[in-house]
Amino acid sequence: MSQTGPMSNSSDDEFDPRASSLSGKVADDVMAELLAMRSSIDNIDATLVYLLAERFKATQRVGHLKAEHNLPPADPGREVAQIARLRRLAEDAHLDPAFAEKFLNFIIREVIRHHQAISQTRNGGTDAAAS
Ligand SMILES: O=C(O)C(=O)C[C@]1(C(=O)O)C=C[C@@H](O)C=C1
Repeated sequence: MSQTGPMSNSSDDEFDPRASSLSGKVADDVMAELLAMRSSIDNIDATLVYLLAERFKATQRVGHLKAEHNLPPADPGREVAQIARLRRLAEDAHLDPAFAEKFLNFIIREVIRHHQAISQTRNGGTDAAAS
């Protein structure tokens, strides 16, 4: 069954929000409660995808700027400041700061890989951006 809410999209037409290995194994009222909770999780996950897509669009522009000006892909000083800020925000939000740090680092490592690919394509990796 396809979704019809504001977050519906052609790319999740095949998604069955009722898919579960628990079907028929738990009481109907428990299943109904679980599905209601999962509907919020589905909206949050969709939002995460859109947020990440926007972030990568922004970092792609940064990658082109850095390659154009022969700047290195990574900026460790910036990362230290970002991670300290994210850890503080996570604490305020009652999110595990260690998880927030791991998550940001995971994204940043991928961004650096993209920056390196842009630099390689544009400059052949023969400048500071390749180091
Ligand atoms: O801000 C930059 O210089 C970026 O390249 C973006 C970004 C990030 O994803 O936030 C990625 C790599 C850098 O080491 C620092 C930050």
